[in-house]
Amino acid sequence: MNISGTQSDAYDFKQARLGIIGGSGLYRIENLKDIVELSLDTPYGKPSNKLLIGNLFGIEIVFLARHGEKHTLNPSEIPYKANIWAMRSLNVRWLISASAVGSLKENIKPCDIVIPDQFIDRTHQRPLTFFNNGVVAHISMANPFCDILSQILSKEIEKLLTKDKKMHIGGTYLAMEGPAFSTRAESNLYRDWGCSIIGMTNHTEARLAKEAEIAYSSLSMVTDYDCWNQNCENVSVEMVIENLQENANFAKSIISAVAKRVSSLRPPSSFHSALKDALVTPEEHVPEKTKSKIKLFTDKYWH
Ligand SMILES: CSC[C@H]1O[C@H](OP(=O)(O)O)[C@H](O)[C@@H]1O
Ligand SMILES: Nc1ncnc2[nH]cnc12
Repeated sequence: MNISGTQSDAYDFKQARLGIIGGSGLYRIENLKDIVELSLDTPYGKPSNKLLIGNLFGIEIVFLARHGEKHTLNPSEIPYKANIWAMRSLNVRWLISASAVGSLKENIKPCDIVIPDQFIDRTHQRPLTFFNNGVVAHISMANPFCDILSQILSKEIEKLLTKDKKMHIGGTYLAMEGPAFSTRAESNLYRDWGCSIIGMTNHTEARLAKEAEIAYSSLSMVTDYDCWNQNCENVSVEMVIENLQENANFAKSIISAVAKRVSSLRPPSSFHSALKDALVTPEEHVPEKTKSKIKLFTDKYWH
């Protein structure tokens, strides 16, 4: 397994890897073969945890537990830039993010699955970009999730659904700062905005993944009705955890099926060239220190 020098073959999609970020309740995936554990350091510090690289149905998978293996990082403390940089440095070009979310719509029930296609950002202390400190880039966020990867995800999920579990394709993920859950007024406001689900992590990853030219999709697993639904108890950690175990087992089956599919298709995505036409600052005006941090993303355009 080639775990070093991966940057040189960064554009060889035959060698590209599928990344999985596990959220609340998903701290490991068991059926990886030939696992190698990597402790990486990045220009943005250490990732949330060791990265696990292993083989699943013919494709190399890179797995990372976003809150750390023992869930020690709250959503504001997650080193998002280090996580995404680490993924890209290991030649991850497709990334599925598994997350626990609250439902903001009656018909989206606990234990259902949602594949969101939009988000609204209500966070206020998250990194928004790799492109600062002397370099400016404006990528398009019109489509924050990769529709090609999301389609693969939803097709595989469809085959695994049982009678009591529904999948909802599309929907807006409301990203809140946390760690406290929303007030009822906020929850109702987000419903008025037409949002489908609420969580604390996905949008930050989505933005950075797109800048890193990684196709990114969210596997959002519903654990609760947040606090707007007066017929149900308000969301609590106890409630989330109760539904997480079932969701996590289902997520593992989905990940296996998707790995098989991505391994055979190795689908190209517009995300793989998201930086094309986005870089504003001429290379010669970018400070060397900044350049070396983002080289992983810009090499393709600046040589
Ligand atoms: C444990 S409930 C709140 C927690 O769950 C979600 O985590 P993740 O997106 O990592 O699955 C939510 O964003 C909060 O971090
Ligand atoms: N109701 C909720 N709000 C924010 N994040 C969540 N994760 C799971 N349920 C949630």
